[in-house]
Amino acid sequence: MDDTLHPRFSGNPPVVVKGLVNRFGDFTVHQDLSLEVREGEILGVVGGSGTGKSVLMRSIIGLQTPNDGHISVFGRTITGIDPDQDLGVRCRWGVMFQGGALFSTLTVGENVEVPLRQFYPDISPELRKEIARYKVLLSGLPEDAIAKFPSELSGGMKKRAGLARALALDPELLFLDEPTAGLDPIGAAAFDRLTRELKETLGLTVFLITHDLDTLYEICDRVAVIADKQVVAVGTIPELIETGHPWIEAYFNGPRGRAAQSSHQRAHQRQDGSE
Ligand SMILES: Nc1ncnc2c1ncn2[C@@H]1O[C@H](COP(=O)(O)OP(=O)(O)OP(=O)(O)O)[C@@H](O)[C@H]1O
Repeated sequence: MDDTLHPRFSGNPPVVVKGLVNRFGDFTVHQDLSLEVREGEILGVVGGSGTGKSVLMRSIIGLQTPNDGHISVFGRTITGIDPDQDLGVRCRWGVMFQGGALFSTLTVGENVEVPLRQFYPDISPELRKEIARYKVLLSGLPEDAIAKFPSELSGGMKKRAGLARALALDPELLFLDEPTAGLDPIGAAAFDRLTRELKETLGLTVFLITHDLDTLYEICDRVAVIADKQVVAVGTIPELIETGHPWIEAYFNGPRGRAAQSSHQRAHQRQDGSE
């Protein structure tokens, strides 16, 4: 094993998707889609609206039963398994859904306690509270947010609360569905930095669905592009652009793509200059 690997890593890809098919009625979302997520990477997942990014995530975490194909997570087959069946791997991932998906009648702290109650029912209430408190602070929320209800939080705070809940079980694999959507640019950049820091300090692998070009440039190690019902390319942004795929070309070389790239280059030049 490579001794530069984080102690958590086994050397195997945590997620392997092969030949995935998802249909809703006559509408085919995925046809023979394959993808591997590498240990310790932040994999950005992009594609036009409705290309099936969220359906892919739901398939990987067992919330969507595919019509065909094979998915394994940490070496365990997910496809064809009852969503309630204990696979011993569900506690190894955390999910932040679009919009946070917090329980509105529970405080932030209680929301974070939900997965702890579910997976570790024997933990004492005091310890459960303390773990939840730690995750809320780790997600960059102030102490007083713990006792607040979701309706009392800003959009950015809700996202951080959703992140705290996703981190509740010390996951190895984190799924983030459009984490910076709806945030102002400063809030989005702060969320990106937090994601990168958590990935590095906690040894996470991150599957990150996004439309945010700045996020792709700033924190993603590789990017997977969904188009034509498949992953048409996966690699670093320069590798993707090399493919010449028309959607990739339009996405990264369009006005917003070029602006994100120049801002990324300027930030790195400033960093190099100050070192
Ligand atoms: N439960 C469902 N029943 C019927 N159709 C569905 C269902 N879930 C998703 N779809 C359809 O599957 C397609 C892919 O949806 P999905 O939410 O994965 O897209 P997406 O790439 O995440 O889009 P966006 O970037 O807009 O969030 C869409 O056309 C959507 O309407």
